Amino acid sequence: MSVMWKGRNVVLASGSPRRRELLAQVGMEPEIVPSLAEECTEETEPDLMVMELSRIKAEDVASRCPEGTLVIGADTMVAVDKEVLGKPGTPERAAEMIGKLQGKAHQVYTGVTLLLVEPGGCLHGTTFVEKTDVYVYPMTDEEIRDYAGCGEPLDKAGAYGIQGRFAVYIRKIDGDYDNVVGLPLGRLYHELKNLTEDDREDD
Ligand SMILES: Cc1cn([C@H]2C[C@H](O)[C@@H](COP(=O)(O)OP(=O)(O)OP(=O)(O)O)O2)c(=O)[nH]c1=O
Repeated sequence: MSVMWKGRNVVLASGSPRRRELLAQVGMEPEIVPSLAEECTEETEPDLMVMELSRIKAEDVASRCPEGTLVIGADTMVAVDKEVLGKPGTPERAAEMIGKLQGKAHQVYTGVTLLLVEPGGCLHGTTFVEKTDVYVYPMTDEEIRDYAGCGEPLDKAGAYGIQGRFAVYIRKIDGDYDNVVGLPLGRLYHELKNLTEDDREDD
């Protein structure tokens, strides 16, 4: 398994076990260095919010990495009816969020920042966002209460895990499944290729 990408040491600036598992699925086992930066943004649009937050995480970790490192930062949020949902933190808040998502479509946005640490600590990179539409079946109050209390929602944006027990409430999705879980693998691979090709041209 590779911790390298084209000769660069790869660092995942995320404590999310889902992101680590997604990268492992495609043969990448980066070093894990979660960001310690405060996750706050003045952006109000979900696509801009997740891009900025991914950049904050990646820059914080890159500032502590040696030259030659490739840092990956990401942030995922859910948007429904013009409201942006992060992690619920409590079962009560989880029930409230799931109540807003059931019976309709919402959007999941994941922002990703890739940073190459260059000589002198200069950073060279790119930030992008991927959106997936997710359609949820109508749920009864009892189903909402049971799911909200099962422990799964607490550390997940929008209070659900498509890869977990919530799968039974998913009607369909339009877009990348991995993007909902926290990292759009196809887009990530192609952006990585572009970035490191640019890099070679610069040399
Ligand atoms: C919608 C959805 C989100 N999620 C997860 C992905 C992310 O881990 C989490 C959103 O929180 P994030 O703040 O994006 O990430 P994190 O706090 O888990 O990790 P870090 O800040 O260190 O990078 O929600 C799922 O696992 N499944 C889902 O279906």
